[in-house]
Amino acid sequence: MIKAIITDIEGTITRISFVKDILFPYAAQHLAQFVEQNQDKPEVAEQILAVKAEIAQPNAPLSSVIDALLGWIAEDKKITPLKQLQGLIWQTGYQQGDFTGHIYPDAQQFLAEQKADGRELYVYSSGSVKAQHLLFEYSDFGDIRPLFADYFDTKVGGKKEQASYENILAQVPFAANEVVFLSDVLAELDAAKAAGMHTLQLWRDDQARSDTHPFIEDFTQFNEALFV
Ligand SMILES: CSCCC(=O)C(=O)COP(=O)(O)O
Ligand SMILES: [Mg+2]
Repeated sequence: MIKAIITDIEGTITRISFVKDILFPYAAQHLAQFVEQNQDKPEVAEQILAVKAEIAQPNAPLSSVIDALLGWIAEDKKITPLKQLQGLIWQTGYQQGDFTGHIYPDAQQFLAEQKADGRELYVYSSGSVKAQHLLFEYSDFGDIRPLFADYFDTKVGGKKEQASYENILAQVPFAANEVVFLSDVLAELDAAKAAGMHTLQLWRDDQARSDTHPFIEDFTQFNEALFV
């Protein structure tokens, strides 16, 4: 029996183009100035150090750090210091009303219904927990943060690694077979399945598809019978 749902964001409950065409360009446009102006703030200084470690250049100048970050945005790399900085940068955009967090209407309705039915909802995204909070606080449906019991990002590990799902299971009061993980990305679903979770793929856009996991095209097709 499914008692908890862990959902991915991009491609699952949020349109990919919102992330790729709005959030990522906004971060790229504001990154250099943000890092330069905030480099001494602890939450930014920590990420600068992490970038230098990632590029194995402990004495890299700030310009090299910024170049590395911009390159990672262009390649959609899910590297933790980049994802942490993006969350900090997007805060201004959300607060100024430059954009709102896209949530598919069927996803919003599904999540609200599942919560009302007593299932616990969690989020696991490559976007930082800060970025997740912002997207849900400033969502198209208003502040939907109360739907979720907890949020996980790449601090528990990469989304294509089995150990990350085991780390999440160690932090929630549910057994693996009581949990379903929702994602559009096969490698993430494979990793969650290897950790013992149920899985469900969303076929919304043109991601790689396979019938190795149950799948739906949107949440109006959700049915518990998918998992027996
Ligand atoms: C939390 S909104 C920003 C999403 C993001 O930065 C990202 O990389 C999306 O990854 P996901 O794991 O949600 O597919
Ligand atoms: Mg996704």
